[in-house]
Amino acid sequence: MLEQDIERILYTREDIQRVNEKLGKQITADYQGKNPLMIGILKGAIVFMTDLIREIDLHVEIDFMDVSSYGDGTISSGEVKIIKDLDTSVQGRDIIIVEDIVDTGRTLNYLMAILKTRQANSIKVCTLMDKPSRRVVPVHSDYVGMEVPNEFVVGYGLDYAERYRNMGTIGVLKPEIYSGK
Ligand SMILES: O=P(O)(O)OC[C@H]1O[C@H](OP(=O)(O)OP(=O)(O)O)[C@H](O)[C@@H]1O
Ligand code: HPA
Repeated sequence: MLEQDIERILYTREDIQRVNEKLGKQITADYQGKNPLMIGILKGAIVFMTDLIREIDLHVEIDFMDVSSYGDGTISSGEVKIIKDLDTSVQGRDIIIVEDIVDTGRTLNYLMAILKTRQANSIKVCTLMDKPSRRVVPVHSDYVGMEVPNEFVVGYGLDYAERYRNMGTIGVLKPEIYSGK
C-alpha cells in the first residue's frame, strides 16, 4: 500500500541490510575495547539505529536527542533547537551520532557544536544517507551508508508529512504526492 505512492525505489530492503552490515563491521573494528554511546537523532534515525546496533558486535549504549528546525515545518529557517536532550552524560565517552540523512548539514552542524562543549572523549558521525548536493554548512561524516541524489527520499525512518517512516524500502515519491519541501 505505501509503495503505491512511490515513483522509484532507490534502495531495497536487501540493499539497506547490506549497508547496515558493512557499517556495523566498520564500527565493530574501529571501536575494539571501547563501549561507544550511540546517539540517535529522532525521529528519522530510529529505524536505521535499531537495525545498525544489531550489526555491531560490541557493548554499545544508546541514547536519543531530538532537534527541530524553527519555522512552519516546510521551509526551514535554518535555525535549530533542542526538543529532547540526552539522558546520559557524554563526558569521557566515545560517542557516535546516528543520523538517517545529512542534507543541508544544519542539524549535524548544530549537534556537533553542542556536543563538542560536553567533554566527550571522541565524537564521530554515522549516517545512513548523505545528500552532498544540498549542503549549506560543511560537515563531516565518518561512516556513510550511501550517497543519494538531490531528491526527496522517504521510507526506512524518513518521512514526508510524518508518513512513510514505516516503509521498509527507500524511494522517491510520485510528484502528485510530493508537493515540494
Ligand atoms: O542536514 P539537514 O538539512 O539539517 O537535514 C537532516 C535532518 O533532517 C531530518 O530530520 P527532520 O528535522 O526532518 O526531523 P525528523 O527526523 O523527526 O523527521 C533528518 O532526520 C536529519 O536529522
Ligand atoms: O530527503 C529527505 N527526506 C526526508 N527527510 C529529509 N530531511 C532532510 N532531507 C530529507
